[in-house]
Amino acid sequence: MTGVYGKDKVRLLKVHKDTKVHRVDDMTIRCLLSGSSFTTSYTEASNKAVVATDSVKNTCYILAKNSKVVDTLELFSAEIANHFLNTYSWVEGAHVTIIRHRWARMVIDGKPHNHSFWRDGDETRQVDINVKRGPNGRRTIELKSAIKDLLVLKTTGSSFEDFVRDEYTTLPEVKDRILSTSVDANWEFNLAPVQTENLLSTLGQIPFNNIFDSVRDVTCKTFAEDESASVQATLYKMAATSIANWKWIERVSYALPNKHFFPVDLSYFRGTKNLQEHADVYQPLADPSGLITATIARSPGTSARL
Ligand SMILES: O=c1[nH]c(=O)c2[nH]c(=O)[nH]c2[nH]1
Repeated sequence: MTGVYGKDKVRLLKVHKDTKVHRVDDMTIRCLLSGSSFTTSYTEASNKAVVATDSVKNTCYILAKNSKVVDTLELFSAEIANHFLNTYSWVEGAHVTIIRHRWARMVIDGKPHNHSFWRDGDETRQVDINVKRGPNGRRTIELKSAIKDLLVLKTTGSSFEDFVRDEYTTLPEVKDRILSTSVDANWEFNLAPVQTENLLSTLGQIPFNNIFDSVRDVTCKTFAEDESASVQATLYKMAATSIANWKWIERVSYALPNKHFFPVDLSYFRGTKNLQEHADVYQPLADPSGLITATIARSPGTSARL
């Protein structure tokens, strides 16, 4: 059998008080452990090897108290995972997921406030790390960063034409439509096994926060500026740009629901024109949405392994 266990939905707010301009990291952590020693906890009701999930939760808080890297989710998740491998010789793998919730600084009387924040959207930043014991005391690391639920809309600069027309088709060709999606994107890093004691300094060579900001910017800029022929074509441009921009990124995936806004046919009312180029009153459709997904990988031989 195989099993993993640990704590899920550990809520943690770290306040950085090093200056009077406070910063916050508000997160939800999942931390799961694996290893063959845990088998007997399932098969023989023996808890001898079990690190209590309560202790897993406590560890997240203690590490957050002392960590220097809480504000870089990729490093903090690596620190948590590596801690369990360093502390318990029978833990073979640690899998940590961190979701960071948004708090934007309040602007009061035109000035950024030192210690007050507001929730400026449901979008989250996430990381998913899998750290295992590798050869010669090294750690093998699978690391993925993500943006989730970034809701965007543009009112022109999007068409959808020249698709299959047959007896099932009712959708008109459209030169100008609304485009809206809730962006889920993730990008995977290419990491060689690292020495456990150098884990954070080695990973620290990658500018994870800059990469996150850049992928988010590229996503928004491409969405806004592309004369979109389809969600598919715009998605590809987003992914290809970030792969070109950052040598450490091995693969980028997007899942883009096509949130439909259809012009309302108002012709029944005094012949009111509201279709095609006359459209300015739309009905947002809650469901269904299209769903366009793709994973774009770096061309072989162009990768930069850390
Ligand atoms: O960008 C789009 N891609 C599609 O595949 C599709 N299908 C559809 O009905 N509308 C759209 N829009």
